[in-house]
Amino acid sequence: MFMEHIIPHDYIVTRKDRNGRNDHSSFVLWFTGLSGSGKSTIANLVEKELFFKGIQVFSLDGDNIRAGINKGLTFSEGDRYENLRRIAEIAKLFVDSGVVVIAAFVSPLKKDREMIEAIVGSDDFVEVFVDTSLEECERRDVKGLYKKARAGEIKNFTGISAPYEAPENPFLEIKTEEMSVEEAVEKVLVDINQKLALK
Ligand SMILES: Nc1ncnc2c1ncn2[C@@H]1O[C@H](COP(=O)(O)OS(=O)(=O)O)[C@@H](OP(=O)(O)O)[C@H]1O
Ligand SMILES: Nc1ncnc2c1ncn2[C@@H]1O[C@H](COP(=O)(O)OP(=O)(O)O)[C@@H](O)[C@H]1O
Repeated sequence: MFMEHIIPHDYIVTRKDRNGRNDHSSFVLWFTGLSGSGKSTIANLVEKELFFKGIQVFSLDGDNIRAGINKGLTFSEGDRYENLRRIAEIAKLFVDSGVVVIAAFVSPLKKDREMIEAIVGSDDFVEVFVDTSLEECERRDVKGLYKKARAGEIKNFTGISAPYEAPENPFLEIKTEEMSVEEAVEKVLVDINQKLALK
């Protein structure tokens, strides 16, 4: 209803022009997995490698999203949906601007990841499942959050008191209990190489 008087126009400078100038294509590399699974660790190193290869790349994560545009959103199912919907819209803008986006979010529900894919577009949504068991994430307890969740101090904590639905058919699955950080980063870089080629 609110959109009825918003008429889209054709851009003169297109995404194809931008990708051509950068000499690589753009897409969203979306990391999903439990808290402590290794999303940020792998994502940050992948970003570093791509950046120093001359790729236009930018990371979206909890630090620059939940502390900023999504300040105030909780971890209820509805707020997680809204968190991820906004992130997907932002990611799409970056992709249209020619930038490879690296997104690292728990994104626990299949339906929410399908919503992200629908916003970003299937061709541009490259899903990486950081597959680490709950036992291992809890053993790592990088931020001490599992301890608090077990003690009932954090509500709706993914894996403890809120669900995590594993992707059934991700582009890439990284089992961090079976490979080192360096091996995981290398695997991502090798597997996305063909996605970087100009279409
Ligand atoms: N209830 C609850 N459940 C899960 N995670 C929680 C929760 N409360 C705080 N945190 C911290 O917030 C980070 C997850 O935020 P996300 O934006 O990625 O979550 S979501 O995609 O909207 O589900 C997550 O960060 P990572 O550890 O980097 O995954 C946690 O540190
Ligand atoms: N193979 C691996 N890949 C990624 N992280 C690993 C691996 N092995 C151990 N870790 C450790 O697991 C922790 C993951 O934390 P983090 O990257 O913050 O997870 P997340 O962003 O998913 O919450 C880090 O302390 C990291 O060093």
